[in-house]
Amino acid sequence: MKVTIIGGGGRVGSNAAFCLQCAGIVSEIQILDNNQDLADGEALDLLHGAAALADQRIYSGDYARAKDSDIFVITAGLRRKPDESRLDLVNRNVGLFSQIISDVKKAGMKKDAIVFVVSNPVDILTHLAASFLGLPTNQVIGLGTMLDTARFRSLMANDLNLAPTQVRALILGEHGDTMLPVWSSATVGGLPLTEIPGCDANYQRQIFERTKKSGAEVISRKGGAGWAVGATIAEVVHAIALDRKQLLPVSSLQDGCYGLKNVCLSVPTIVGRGGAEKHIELKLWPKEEQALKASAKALKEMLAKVAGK
Ligand SMILES: NC(=O)C1=CN([C@@H]2O[C@H](COP(=O)(O)OP(=O)(O)OC[C@H]3O[C@@H](n4cnc5c(N)ncnc54)[C@H](O)[C@@H]3O)[C@@H](O)[C@H]2O)C=CC1
Ligand SMILES: CC(=O)C(=O)O
Repeated sequence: MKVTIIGGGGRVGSNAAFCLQCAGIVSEIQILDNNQDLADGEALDLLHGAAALADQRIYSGDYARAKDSDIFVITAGLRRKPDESRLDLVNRNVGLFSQIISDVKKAGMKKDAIVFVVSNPVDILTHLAASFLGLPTNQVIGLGTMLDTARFRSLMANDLNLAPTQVRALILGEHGDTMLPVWSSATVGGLPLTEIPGCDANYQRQIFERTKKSGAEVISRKGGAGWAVGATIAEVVHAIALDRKQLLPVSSLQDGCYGLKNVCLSVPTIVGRGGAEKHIELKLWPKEEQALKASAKALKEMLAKVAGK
């Protein structure tokens, strides 16, 4: 299983590479970045750890060497300038991203390759990749609300003194302002999470707000997310590599689940070797379903603005 990380010289891409290396599941990791020194440096640093970690091939490369990849992880992206609007950043990232997917397509891809988008705005860029690449829609996935879900579960476990891996609760919708928490199916060790002492309505409101602001909190403290996003990228890559059929909140093009179409966002999705293999219409509370539809509407409005620019 060969994974190419485009933007792998940056924080998110290199942290993802390290998580893939620590797990030792994929056999080959290629770091591709338009900053060649950075790509070479990160690949070399990772390679130096190979003897202590896992028997994998790790190197920096280019699009020509990427064409036999099983998974393309795209983490290349720009950060917002101080005086720049969100939409202007979206448009600059759309330009950069369009060039990358066009280079991937031009170099050639395996028929069953998976394109996995992490760069922001992740749902918009996943839509762009799904529209442009002409692959079956299951083969294009976005990180979606994977990181938000991981933050939500970990922060709750920390507050309530529970095991993070046993706290199961999803964030769905947009990776952005309109994301929503799913309390209706939240559990710990198979029991309803909302019945745990301390997890009352007031706490639920507060922890969701903290989760939603976590990206900004990490940016203000250390410049941007790295380790947790790297861990969630690895979780998705491993679900594909091991054909795990894991239910994950990845983003992908919707084809009717909850009545949603022509938009990429996160709904419960079975992830295996085929990528986003199946959307699952988990029963939601009416207010949760309304929030999911509102999130899709907001994303469609942003897509229309990007297309009209
Ligand atoms: N979806 C999610 O949950 C998250 C997404 N992100 C996004 O990930 C992206 C990367 O963030 P960081 O790694 O912190 O940024 P960074 O600035 O550390 O790394 C970006 C890398 O992309 C490279 N790059 C730029 N243009 C390129 C091109 N055309 N081809 C190949 N490489 C190129 C740069 O040289 C740099 O090494 C951003 O868009 C960020 O918003 C970050 C955290 C979470
Ligand atoms: C940057 C970003 O998308 C996050 O940390 O959530």
